[in-house]
Amino acid sequence: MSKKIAIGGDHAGYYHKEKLVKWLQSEGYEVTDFGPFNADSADYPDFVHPACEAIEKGDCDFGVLICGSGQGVTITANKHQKIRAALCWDTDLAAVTRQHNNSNVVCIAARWTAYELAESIVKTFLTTEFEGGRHQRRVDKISC
Ligand SMILES: O=C(CO)[C@H](O)[C@H](O)[C@H](O)COP(=O)(O)O
Repeated sequence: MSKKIAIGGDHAGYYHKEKLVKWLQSEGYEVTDFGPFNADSADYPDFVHPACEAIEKGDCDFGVLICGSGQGVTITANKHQKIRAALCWDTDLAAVTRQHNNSNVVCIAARWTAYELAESIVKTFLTTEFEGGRHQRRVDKISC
C-alpha cells in the first residue's frame, strides 16, 4: 500500500512544496496538502498543526514541512506528542534520523536548500527504515 504523506509549510516554502507534491505523487505516494496554497505571507502554525494532527490520527504516515529556515515548522511540529520532526539539510541526516529517531516528519529550510537537494532529502527520509534495538529504548524515553 502506498505511504500517505502530509505536506505543509508557509509562504517561504511554497514553491518547494508545490514541486514536492507533484514529485511525490509521481513516485506513487498519496499526498495530502495542508497548504498554504499561494505564496502570500502566511503563518506556518496554521498549516503545521493540521498536518501533524493528521499524522497523529493515523490519516497520514509521514510529514514533509517546509518554511524559510525550517526552524519554525520543526518547533511547531514537535509540540505534538506523537510527532518526531527533524530538520534535515543533507541526505545523511535524513537517513540517520529515520534509522535512530524513527522520525515521522522531515523539515526543510527552503531558503537554504536548493529544490533538487530537498527532493533527495525527502526521498532518503521516506525510503529509510528505523533500526529499532537500542534506538527504540531511547525513542520510548522521549515523551515527558
Ligand atoms: O519560522 C521561520 C523562521 O524560524 C521560517 O523561516 C519562516 O518561513 C520565516 O520566518 C518567514 O519570514 P518572512 O520574513 O515573514 O518571510
